[in-house]
Amino acid sequence: MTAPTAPDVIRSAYAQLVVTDLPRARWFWADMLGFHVQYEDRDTLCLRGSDELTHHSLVLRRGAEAALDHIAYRVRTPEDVDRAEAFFTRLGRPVRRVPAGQGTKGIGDAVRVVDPLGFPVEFFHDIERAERLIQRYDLRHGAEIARLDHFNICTPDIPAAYAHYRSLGFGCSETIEGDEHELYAAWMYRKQTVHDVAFTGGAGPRLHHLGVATHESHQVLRCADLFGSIRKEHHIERGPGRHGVSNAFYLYLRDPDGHRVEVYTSDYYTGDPDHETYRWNVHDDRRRDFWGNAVIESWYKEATPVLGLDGTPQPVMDSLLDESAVQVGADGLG
Ligand SMILES: O=S(=O)(O)c1ccc(O)c(O)c1
Ligand SMILES: [Fe+2]
Repeated sequence: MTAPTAPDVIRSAYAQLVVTDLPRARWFWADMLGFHVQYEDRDTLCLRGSDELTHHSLVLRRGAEAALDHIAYRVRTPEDVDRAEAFFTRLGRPVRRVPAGQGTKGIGDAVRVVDPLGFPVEFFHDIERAERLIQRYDLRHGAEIARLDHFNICTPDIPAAYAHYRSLGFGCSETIEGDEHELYAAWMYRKQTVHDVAFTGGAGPRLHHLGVATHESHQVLRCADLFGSIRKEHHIERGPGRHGVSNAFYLYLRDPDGHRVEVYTSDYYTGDPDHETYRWNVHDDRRRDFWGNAVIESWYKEATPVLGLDGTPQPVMDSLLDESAVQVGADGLG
C-alpha cells in the first residue's frame, strides 16, 4: 500500500489563541501591534495585518484559560484538504473534518488534526477574501504589522519535529547544532522565506511564539517605544536586537495572557530548489542575538499550553536537550 501524498502546504496562515479578557487582548493585538479587525463579536476577534488579503491571520477567542486552540496552514487546493485528512489518518493521529461554516469564521472546508508532535493543526484552502489594505496608509497604526510570518513551537524532540515537517515537504533554512551535530533548533519553510515553523527545544507540545512581520526595522523600534511611553514596558520580554539565525531584526513581547509574539523584519529569500541549510554551533553566542546579547531565561522556559481536538489541554513531555543549560557567554549562563 503506497504512502499517502502529503498535502501541498503554501504557508503558515493563522493561529487561534484562547484569551481570558477579549477587550484587553484587543488593546494589545489591534491597538498596540496594529492588526486590523476583520470581524468581532462578544467571544471572537478575527485580525489581519495590512498586507493580508484573506479574512484573518489571528483569531482570538474568549475562554477560561489562555491556550493555543490551533495553528493553521493554508494548502494549495481543496483536494489538499482531503490529502491532509488521509495523511494524518494513515499516521493514526486524531483527525476531524470541519465542514465550511462549522469551524473558524471565514474559513471553508478544513481538517483538524493532532500531529505526531502533539500540536493541534488545521489544514484549509478556502478562506474569505478581504478588502485590500496594502496602500491604506491612513489605516495603519501601532507597530503597523504587515502579516503573520511564522509559528515557533516548543517540542522535546527536535529531530522528530524536523522529520515530521520534512515529510510534509518543508525545507530547512537554518539549524542550531551541537559539536556532534545534535539538533537543538531548526527553521523550516514552505513559503520562500526563512521559516513558516521553527522548533525551540523544551517541554512540549507548547506554543513558543507567533512571529509577525513588519516592513521596516523602525516599526520594530516604534513598537518598543509605544509600550514604553504608556508605562506598559513590562510587556517587552526580549530585544530589540538582530538575530543570528534568520538575520531578522526582532522584538519579543508577551500579551496580557502571556502569549509570546515576535515582531520581526528583514529575513531573506529561500526559494531556490538547491537552497542550502545554514548551520550554527550552539556555542556560537551570535546565533540567537548577532550582537551577543544574552537570551533571558523566560524566553527558553515559558510557553503557551495547547489544546487537543476536544478542547482539553494536551499533556506535556520534558525536553531531551536543554540549550539554556549549554555553557556559552552571551546567554549569561556561561
Ligand atoms: O533567536 S534566534 O536567532 O535563534 C531566532 C531566529 C528567528 C526567529 O524567528 C526566532 O524567533 C528566533
Ligand atoms: Fe520567531
